[in-house]
Amino acid sequence: MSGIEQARKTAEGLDHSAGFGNQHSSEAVAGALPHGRNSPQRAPLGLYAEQLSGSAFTEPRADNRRSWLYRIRPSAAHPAFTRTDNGGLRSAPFTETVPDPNRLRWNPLPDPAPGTDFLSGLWTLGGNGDATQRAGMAIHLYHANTSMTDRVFSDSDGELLIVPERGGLLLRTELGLLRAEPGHVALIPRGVRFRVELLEETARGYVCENYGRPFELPDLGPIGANGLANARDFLAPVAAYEDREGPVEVVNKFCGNLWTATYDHSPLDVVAWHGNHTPYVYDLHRFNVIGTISYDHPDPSIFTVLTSPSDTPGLAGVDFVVFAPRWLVGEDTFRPPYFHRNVMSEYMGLIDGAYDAKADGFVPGGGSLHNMMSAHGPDRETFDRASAAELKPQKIDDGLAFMFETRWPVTATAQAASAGHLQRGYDDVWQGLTRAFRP
Ligand SMILES: O=C(O)Cc1cc(O)ccc1O
Ligand SMILES: [Fe+2]
Repeated sequence: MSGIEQARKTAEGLDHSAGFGNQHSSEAVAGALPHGRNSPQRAPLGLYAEQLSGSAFTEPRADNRRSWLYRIRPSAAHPAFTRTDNGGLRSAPFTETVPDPNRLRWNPLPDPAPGTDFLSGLWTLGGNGDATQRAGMAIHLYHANTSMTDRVFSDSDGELLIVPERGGLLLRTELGLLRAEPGHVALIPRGVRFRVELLEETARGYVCENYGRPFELPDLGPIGANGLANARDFLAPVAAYEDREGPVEVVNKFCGNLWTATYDHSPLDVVAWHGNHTPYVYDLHRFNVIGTISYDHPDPSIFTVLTSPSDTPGLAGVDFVVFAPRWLVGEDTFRPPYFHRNVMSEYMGLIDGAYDAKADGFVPGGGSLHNMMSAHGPDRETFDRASAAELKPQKIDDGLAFMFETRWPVTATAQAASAGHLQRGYDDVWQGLTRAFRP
């Protein structure tokens, strides 16, 4: 059996623990999880107890995040980390280029060199904020053709929202295994170590690195108690551990740089855990899409899957928004996204098919950046078609697009601003929208 077949087999029928933000608990060996206390004098089965905090100890209960891990060796027993090459990874503050008000669009990343894994395949497009201030976000793409073997990664700078576009991923995390296929999203919390194995020959996708407050479900307001992304559809892993001796490289992203250390064992050795600082996966097809049943095009905030609030209510550090299959029924309505200028900055990617604001040029694996106040909306072809369309109920089910929408402008990295796959002439899609004014 090939490595890939083996990985797929392992991925099938993965156990999980459902719910968003709740206290999960799991043990891979009966009796490994202490009862009645977190830190008994001697942890069960000769394990070491360790708390992993994702929030300050003193944050309000609703925001407090931590997990207790019961592991074969304490994380503290490790050699020194040394600097290693950052590859295509860049971090905030982004100062390589001047923030650009132009509308930008990219084709997919070129094919990676042989032997590129998820970590070495990460390529930063841009972002905002400051990783050391725990504010802002970065947009990365990845393109990999090899599983990570004998190495794991953790990000001290933020949580990682992984959006696969091509090729399934098996995520082996300290808290257990998750499978993320195109159309799913996976979240690795700040500081959690993980390894990415490919379920196909290649894997491609997007990553939002969120330096700010962890993603949470948006409030539903008048929508009521249910709708959008439902908490029960988020799946955390169950405990699964590696009891493995031998050299394992542990790579840590810390304040923008990669650091490496070689351990003499796998740090994915957590036999039991409980808590709410957990990885999770969510199938975007489960999103309960709400839209108009009368007229007008609602603002896309109604498609928010996850939000990272900033210090100003309603003003997200970053929102993750999905444009999922849905019915359009609006009467006397221009149905695709309207022309607009937005104080928020919008990075969009495409997981599958097409997007209803763009006739062509916005392709799976590619992306567009419409920075703060830049004018955008339907391209000419879409405008012409939608202005003339007969307004029957219409199912949009030929694509899956998403947006990382952030309160701060996105500055591109030098590699993104000069990339061969940056589309020259994107402005032209709005050419030919000539005057039709007839006073
Ligand atoms: O620019 C975009 O395509 C994203 C978007 C979609 C929409 O339905 C309304 C506003 C908006 O910014
Ligand atoms: Fe927009």
